[in-house]
Amino acid sequence: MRLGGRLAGAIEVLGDIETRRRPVADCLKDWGLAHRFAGSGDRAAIGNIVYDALRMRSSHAYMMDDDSPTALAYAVLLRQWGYSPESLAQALEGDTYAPTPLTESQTEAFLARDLTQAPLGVQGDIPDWVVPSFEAAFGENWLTEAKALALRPSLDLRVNTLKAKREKVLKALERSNVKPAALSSLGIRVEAGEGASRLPNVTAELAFQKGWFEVQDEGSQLVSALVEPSDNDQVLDFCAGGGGKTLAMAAAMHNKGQVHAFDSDRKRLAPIIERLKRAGTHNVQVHDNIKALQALLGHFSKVLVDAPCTGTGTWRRRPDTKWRLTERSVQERVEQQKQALDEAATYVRPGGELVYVTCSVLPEENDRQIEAFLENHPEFTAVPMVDRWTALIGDAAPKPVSQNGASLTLSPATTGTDGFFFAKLKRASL
Ligand SMILES: C[S@@+](CC[C@H](N)C(=O)[O-])C[C@H]1O[C@@H](n2cnc3c(N)ncnc32)[C@H](O)[C@@H]1O
Repeated sequence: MRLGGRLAGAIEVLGDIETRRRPVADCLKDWGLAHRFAGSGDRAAIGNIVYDALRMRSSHAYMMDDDSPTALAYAVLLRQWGYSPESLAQALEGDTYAPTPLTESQTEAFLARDLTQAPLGVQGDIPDWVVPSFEAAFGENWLTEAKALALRPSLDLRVNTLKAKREKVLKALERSNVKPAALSSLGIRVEAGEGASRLPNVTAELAFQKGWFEVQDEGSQLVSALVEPSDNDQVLDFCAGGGGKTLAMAAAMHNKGQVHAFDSDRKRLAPIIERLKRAGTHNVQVHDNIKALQALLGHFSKVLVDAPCTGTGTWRRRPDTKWRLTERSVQERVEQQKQALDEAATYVRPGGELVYVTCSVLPEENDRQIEAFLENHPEFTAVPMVDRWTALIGDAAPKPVSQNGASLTLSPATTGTDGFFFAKLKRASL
């Protein structure tokens, strides 16, 4: 396919996302099934246009004075892929599959408009009503933080030290443009490409089948490391989901001690079994029944609550969720988090630690949540994490944002990772 066909495909998918309000991945898959002649390069290019359009939907719409799928897709090529109106017109000339050309008013708007004159939410590509939360989280840097959440993310891998060293995995993936990650000692990074370029399909590699690595954002690797699970620990991963952090902690414990993985949603937990097998993990017990787990109340030296959240820290990867977020859904998540924290706290033994993590950057889900918890649970106190960060990750590493010296907020702008919140609370000894 030439550029015109790809652009038309992306416009079709963007229209589908808008009208049927379905996840991006599902719409792209449907498009692929209905257009089997499209090659893998075409699908990747269409996916890139769609994701780029959604990441910057608000500023694209402002610059084109039009928020239609056609205007958004054109804006991607003009603002992100390096085309000018002239070079774009040339590239599309004679292409019978190209969409309707840019209108005069779209071209005029694009050439005349100045984004610095737009409302700040539009400049940062976040919903207006979220701006106060970003200001509360990041102070005067909030706009830089918001903009960084609208860029393409890297592809990050975590080396499974139960099976391989980082050097060995780097070698096995040589042709995929891999490099050691900057902060996680187990991390490997493939930088985000530009334009139509594709990220490598690393899960098709033999090294992946052999369990040498997992796909895991560097931020997720770092928060797992900050739990500091040791070989003697009894750890409970109370919101284990598909087991990303369970696997990281189990490997950090050298297959010793014990990790108990629980999730209230059986379906989310299901993939963990296969992943544990591939990773060669022997120190994990999986629970899908809270009744059985209740025999272990007050038993654990470390309890991790990787809480359900709005996922604002992952907006680079799931940009459609940015525009679907509502004040009500934030409130719902806050309630679920409170419930999970209260329940999980009962499993921490005296002198043990409760770790709270979200992949959101909103203070309502983070520092505010922890403040409310500490008020209701005087037996817990916050552990100062800023110095632990420096001790574990290194002096030279960029520092995450910390409102109070205790909690940490990782983000694309500061740590070059997805957005994550981390707080550690110690339960008083008897
Ligand atoms: C952010 S996800 C976990 C991701 C996972 N830890 C990982 O690293 O891949 C949050 C999980 O919390 C679970 N959850 C929500 N409320 C819960 C509760 N009260 N008790 C246990 N799990 C809960 C959800 O089913 C969801 O799988």
